Amino acid sequence: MESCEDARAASAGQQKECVKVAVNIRPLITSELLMGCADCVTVVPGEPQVQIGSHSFTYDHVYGSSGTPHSLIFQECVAPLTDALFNGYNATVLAYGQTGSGKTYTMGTNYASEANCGGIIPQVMETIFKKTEAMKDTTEILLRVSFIEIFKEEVFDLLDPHLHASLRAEGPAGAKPAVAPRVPIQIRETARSHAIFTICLEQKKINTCSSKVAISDELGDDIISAKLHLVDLAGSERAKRTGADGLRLKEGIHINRGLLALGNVISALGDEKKRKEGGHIPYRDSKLTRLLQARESSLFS
Ligand SMILES: Nc1ncnc2c1ncn2[C@@H]1O[C@H](COP(=O)(O)OP(=O)(O)OP(=O)(O)O)[C@@H](O)[C@H]1O
Repeated sequence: MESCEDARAASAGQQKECVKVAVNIRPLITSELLMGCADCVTVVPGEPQVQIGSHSFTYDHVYGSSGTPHSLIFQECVAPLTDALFNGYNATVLAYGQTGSGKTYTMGTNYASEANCGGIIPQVMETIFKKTEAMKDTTEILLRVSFIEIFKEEVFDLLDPHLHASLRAEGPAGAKPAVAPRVPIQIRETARSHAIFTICLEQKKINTCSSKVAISDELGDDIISAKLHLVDLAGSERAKRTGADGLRLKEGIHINRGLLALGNVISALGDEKKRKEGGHIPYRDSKLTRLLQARESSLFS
């Protein structure tokens, strides 16, 4: 998982890195245990470091595999970004990893009920609702969310009930009934897609003083506005390695193109010299990077 924490850095004035990387090691699932799989990654006690054979890798945070518990991911990595959103800072959290590595579980992208509220997205929303409730007497708040899926370089609005109704209504022969049935929105359409959940927060202080003239200069009419993107990327494995063919291979090619473009944009933005010189940032190479750019993520602005 990568989180762009320039927001926290700016508000705390302490941390210089604008990109932080946290690794989340999920436990083996039943099917893996039945196949006799065993853990191959060990966490160095007390360090954000993992070992695979003789290789060591150090990150900003490591969760799971008896190191720091998974439950602290939100608190340590994402809660500061949620706080910063209220101070007007943009941020992006990217969940990146192989298919089945736990991205959807960690992000909570497949949230279906209160029973499954340990994921990042439900926790972010819960925190935002608590904060807005506490501020409601002093601040006008406009909260908007969007949830977009990119599948084979096509963009779908996951919060559009009509899209889901028509997808469900289409039978095997593709015949649509005259009236589309109402169906609950299912958050995740396909396993091999990127999903971007974006929260836009706008705040304006309410002038509660009866002497409006006296206070207007102090408060101004300023609207603080910021965005937080929570991105569940598609599985990162290379199509070559999966042995996929046909449709699956095509999906894999699109996914790899999106992830490659994302990597290239991050590298270009991380190159300070290039950025200062106004060098080319290849946003246009994929829908994923274009959407994140258009949405003014701190990662891409
Ligand atoms: N921290 C965890 N604890 C227990 N089970 C987990 C954990 N993380 C993931 N799992 C389980 O592992 C399996 C794969 O997880 P998940 O679907 O989130 O992977 P993914 O990386 O999103 O895969 P894909 O790329 O196909 O979307 C699921 O059965 C999920 O319930």
